[in-house]
Amino acid sequence: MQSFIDKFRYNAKRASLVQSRIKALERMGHVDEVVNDPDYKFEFPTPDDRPGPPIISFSDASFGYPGGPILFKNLNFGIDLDSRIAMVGPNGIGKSTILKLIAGELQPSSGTVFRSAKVRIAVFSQHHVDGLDLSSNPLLYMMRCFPGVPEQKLRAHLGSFGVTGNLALQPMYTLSGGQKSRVAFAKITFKKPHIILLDEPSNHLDLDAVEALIQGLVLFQGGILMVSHDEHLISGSVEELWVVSEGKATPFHGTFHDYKKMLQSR
Ligand SMILES: Nc1ncnc2c1ncn2[C@@H]1O[C@H](COP(=O)(O)OP(=O)(O)OP(=O)(O)O)[C@@H](O)[C@H]1O
Repeated sequence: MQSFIDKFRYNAKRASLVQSRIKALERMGHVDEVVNDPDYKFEFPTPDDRPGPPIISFSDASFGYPGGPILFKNLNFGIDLDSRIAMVGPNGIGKSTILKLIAGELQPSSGTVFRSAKVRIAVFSQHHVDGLDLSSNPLLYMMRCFPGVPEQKLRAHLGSFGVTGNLALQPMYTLSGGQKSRVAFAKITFKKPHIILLDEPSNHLDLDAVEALIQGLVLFQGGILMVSHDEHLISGSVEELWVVSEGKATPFHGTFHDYKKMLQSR
């Protein structure tokens, strides 16, 4: 990464790529530990292009499920390739729903959610892990998802998430929850997304795997918006906290620890 920065530092065309790598190197200073075990590897691919702003913007977007109450009223915010945000808030308040509005799985009841035509968004959630074909194996699964892509390329990409050798050929039903999560990560990132939306990504990961996920996210050169209750993951991988409550998503000026203390003091 440093050699890329040195090589292209004075190249105007690559200025934004150089800047994002400088930022990633700065973030790396905050990573506790470098995990070398291939079992604990999360290498998110770097997108080849960086679409210009606006990337994603909500303008007076309101939403309620059909027949249900209004969950959000007049949401206004933007997300770009430098965003590193975690959304926190009580269960059932609508955090996952915001991710679905961003991804385009849901449409606002009123107002607009703009998404750049050039942006690639990947979504990780438990739903994607549960949706894996258990009778298949990781390599076959990837071959079915991306027909025509050379097997070697798919194997290499699975390898970026530690799914190597025999593991890539093992029936999916024999994989642990953490291993299945890594197959799901490989699937959603194959197209080199600019923005990754993560809904409780550390659910089935042990501590070392969470550490490796943090490292992967820190080095990722795109935007991140996650929903999580995992203090370690949040404090290691994002730079902004948004609190979702009372129909709004509001930036919180403090750490996750401060947020928890605030809740306790109420
Ligand atoms: N498909 C749906 N149809 C109707 N209501 C839904 C649907 N999905 C979610 N809800 C309701 O919308 C509200 C917000 O759900 P959402 O899953 O977005 O909350 P959340 O903050 O992500 O919660 P959690 O932290 O428990 O995952 C909840 O009351 C939920 O029951």
